[in-house]
Amino acid sequence: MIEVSELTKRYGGKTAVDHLSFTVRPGQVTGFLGPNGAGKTTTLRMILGLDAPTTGAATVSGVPFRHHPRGLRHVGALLDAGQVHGGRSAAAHLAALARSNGIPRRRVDEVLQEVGLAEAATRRIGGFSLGMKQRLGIATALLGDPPVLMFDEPINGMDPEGVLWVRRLFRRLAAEGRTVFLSSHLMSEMENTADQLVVIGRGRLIAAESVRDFAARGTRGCVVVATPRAAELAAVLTAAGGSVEPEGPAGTERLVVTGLPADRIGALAFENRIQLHELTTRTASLEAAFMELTADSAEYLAGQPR
Ligand SMILES: Nc1ncnc2c1ncn2[C@@H]1O[C@H](COP(=O)(O)OP(=O)(O)OP(=O)(O)O)[C@@H](O)[C@H]1O
Repeated sequence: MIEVSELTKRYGGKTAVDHLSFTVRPGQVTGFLGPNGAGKTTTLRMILGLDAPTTGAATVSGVPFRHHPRGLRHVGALLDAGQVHGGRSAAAHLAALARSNGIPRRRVDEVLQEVGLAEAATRRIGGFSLGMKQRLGIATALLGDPPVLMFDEPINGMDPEGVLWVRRLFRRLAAEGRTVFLSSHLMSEMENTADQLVVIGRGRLIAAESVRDFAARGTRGCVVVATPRAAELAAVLTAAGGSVEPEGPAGTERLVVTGLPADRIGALAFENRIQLHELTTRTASLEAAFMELTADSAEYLAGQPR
């Protein structure tokens, strides 16, 4: 469990994180979302005790991170995959960390295997691609077998196969009962990965809720219906209180209906003996909800500083 309470960070006159409070629970993947410059990295650094908050506090499993002895066994984190000593091999890098954190050496081989770097174990990290560095960063986070894991933009630089792999890994880690907290500025990355979301903009909390509840706040969903008797159905649905818009060029038979659920539309069509070729509910897109809710909080919009 990660608990953040009234966390604030100011850099001179700039407030990077502004009275932020949220809880990240175990057994779930929680996405930490916000546009560029929203304050995600600053928040993660304060949770990890790498930056001191101006005011407020963060705890991991009830204790400030810096009070955890042998940190890697309590929290595994990937902040900046590029920040590793390029001259060392992956195995040597992990072995040094294992030693200083009192972690058995066998974990090095286990985590290299886990992240798909076993073949590259003795190669210099300096020659790794960004995707390989991300995998090494994930291996580092997993080294101490910790109950709490935090990853800053873990999908950056990964190829599609890597993205699928990492999604499955996060889901498995959560299913094992761990707390998994991932940051991203792309909603599309979270849609298929996270159960819960913490959304921030300009350092402030915008939402902390399930992915489903978050999506429901955005543009309303609608129902798409196709029929050879579009004009008649449109009249029936309008009379029942729905709003109907034809979709596509004139003369096509698809209608986009808002204000009536699919089962009611199906029943009305049946009662009026109107044949349907399609009846599909389109849920509000998560991306649309994210754009709507963070539109005012993006630090830079279309190149103009705000
Ligand atoms: N050391 C620092 N000194 C001054 N300002 C800083 C410092 N670190 C961060 N900031 C500012 O604080 C704000 C939040 O930055 P942060 O990196 O936490 O955002 P982010 O949400 O992680 O963004 P991104 O998605 O671009 O990584 C930004 O305006 C940034 O310029």
